[in-house]
Amino acid sequence: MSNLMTGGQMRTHEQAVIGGGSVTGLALMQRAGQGVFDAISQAFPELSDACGRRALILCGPGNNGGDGFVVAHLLAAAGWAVDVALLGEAGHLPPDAAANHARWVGTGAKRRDVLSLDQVVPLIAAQGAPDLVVDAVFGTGLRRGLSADVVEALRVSIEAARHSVAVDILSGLCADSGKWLGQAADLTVDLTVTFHTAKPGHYLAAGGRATRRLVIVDIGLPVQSARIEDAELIDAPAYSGEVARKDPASHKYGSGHALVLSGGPGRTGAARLAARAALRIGAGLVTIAVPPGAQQEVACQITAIMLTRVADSEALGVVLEDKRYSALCLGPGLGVGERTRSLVSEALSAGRSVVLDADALTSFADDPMSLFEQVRGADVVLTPHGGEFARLFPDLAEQLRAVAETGPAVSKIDVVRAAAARAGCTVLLKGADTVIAAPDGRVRVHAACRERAAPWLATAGAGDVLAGFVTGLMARGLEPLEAASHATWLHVECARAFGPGLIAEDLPEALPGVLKALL
Ligand SMILES: NC(=O)C1=CN([C@@H]2O[C@H](COP(=O)(O)OP(=O)(O)OC[C@H]3O[C@@H](n4cnc5c(N)ncnc54)[C@H](O)[C@@H]3O)[C@@H](O)[C@H]2O)[C@@H](O)CC1
Ligand SMILES: Nc1ncnc2c1ncn2[C@@H]1O[C@H](COP(=O)(O)OP(=O)(O)O)[C@@H](O)[C@H]1O
Ligand SMILES: [K+]
Repeated sequence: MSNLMTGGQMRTHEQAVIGGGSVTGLALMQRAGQGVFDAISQAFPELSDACGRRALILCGPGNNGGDGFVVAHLLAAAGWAVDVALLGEAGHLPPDAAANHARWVGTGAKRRDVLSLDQVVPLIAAQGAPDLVVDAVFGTGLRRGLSADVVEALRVSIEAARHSVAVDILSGLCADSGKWLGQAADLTVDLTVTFHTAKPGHYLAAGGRATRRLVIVDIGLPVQSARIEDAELIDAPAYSGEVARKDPASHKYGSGHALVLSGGPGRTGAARLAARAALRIGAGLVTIAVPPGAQQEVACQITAIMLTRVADSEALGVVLEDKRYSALCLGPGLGVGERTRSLVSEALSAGRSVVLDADALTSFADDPMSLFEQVRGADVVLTPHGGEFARLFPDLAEQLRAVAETGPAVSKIDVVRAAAARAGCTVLLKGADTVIAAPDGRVRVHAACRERAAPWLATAGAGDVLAGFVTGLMARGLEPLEAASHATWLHVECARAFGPGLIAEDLPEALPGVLKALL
């Protein structure tokens, strides 16, 4: 896993390193610009012959613009014809950006013009499409939405150019949240080149869709070991290798016994999906607890999975006298209301690992605090989708949904971390960007975007399978944050392995192949 540093964390780190005297801001800017130039050469080998090539570099009023002047210089030195446009007054640039502006402009007979940003649209109309446009207007310093003329210059340039590159992050996106500040510009570039670490905004919200490729350039800043305030990205290529391995001497009870509670007749499919997922991910045994009226329906559709009758919370208490049940899953298809609330309370009082999903969450919409009082400090994972999250944490959901006028905007990381602290247990908020937070503040991000895109996962029942994966891993003894992280990665991996046409039933069946590939 790697850290995702916010704009503020990057600034603090950079200032500390510069303050320590080992490097100057100017040197970091040179390395950043060189990194962008090298990434362009690598990503677009068809541009290697600079003869007759035209680039347009859009520079902003801060250090992101400074990086742009370095890139302009390197492209021109390589033989490109380069136009540079600047937003704002050159005289107001911060020192390092001003130095690179001066180097670009040159002196005496070699003096070069710098256009203003409002000359960009007429330039493209007159000259035709450039081969390359570089967006160095705003990076991590963006504080408010772009004005309409800046959006227009970006849009026309990006849409016209054969190749488009953003320096650090596409201008207009908040680096911490991935939201557009102000009006959404909904632009996409071919390549984004960022520095030191990726930022949350490259993965969350609109940020996950705003670039087709992301390259992270090492600019020589020392790597910090993960601290509790850092969000970690689940990005290792073979992340769940440890889950794929089992102790050769293990007994089935050594891998735990998962109990999945089912809804009534006609509503048992969700529990069966979760149960099969728990078994496939390696729980030693899995039992479905069914209300008596659904016994026949479930019995005729299961084989390796076992069945026990559970009419009510009292019956659940009796079943849980068997201490070998190590993890419970409640919610998929369970029904909303008092029966579910009492089953949840019984499950939580039994002191096992518990996954609460779907109806088990919605059943507490009227009084979320009564749920939080019961889960606080226990090995519990809540797995809401956006709607369920809004029922339990309406204020946080509202903060996440609100249009962000100023930056840095509230991010999915911020709200899920706050939710986990409030609930006192691990919270996994689903979506193409999934954020998982532990109550102690640790946060993991998984984004099904770019090379890990899995749009086929947005299918009925996929969430039930995810709940089953988390349950199975907790039955095997993984702590909540680890179980939720591995389940999320494997869930997407299964969807990617199966590909188009995926339905929820296919996910557990794709898992053996995915696990085998990890060994
Ligand atoms: N932090 C680091 O370690 C490094 C940063 N570098 C570059 O520096 C960038 C950050 O530089 P800055 O902090 O100067 O920030 P930016 O260059 O992103 O922008 C800041 C400037 O834009 C203004 N501004 C913000 N939002 C605006 C809006 N909507 N309309 C008009 N003006 C607006 C601000 O008042 C400020 O003048 C990074 O994205 C990266 O490109 C690199 O040079 C290398 C190292
Ligand atoms: N665009 C997407 N890309 C990747 N995964 C997605 C996308 N949309 C949804 N998902 C995932 O699909 C699952 C859907 O779960 P959920 O909303 O609970 O549906 P259901 O209740 O039908 O099972 C979640 O794991 C979620 O993270
Ligand atoms: K940019």
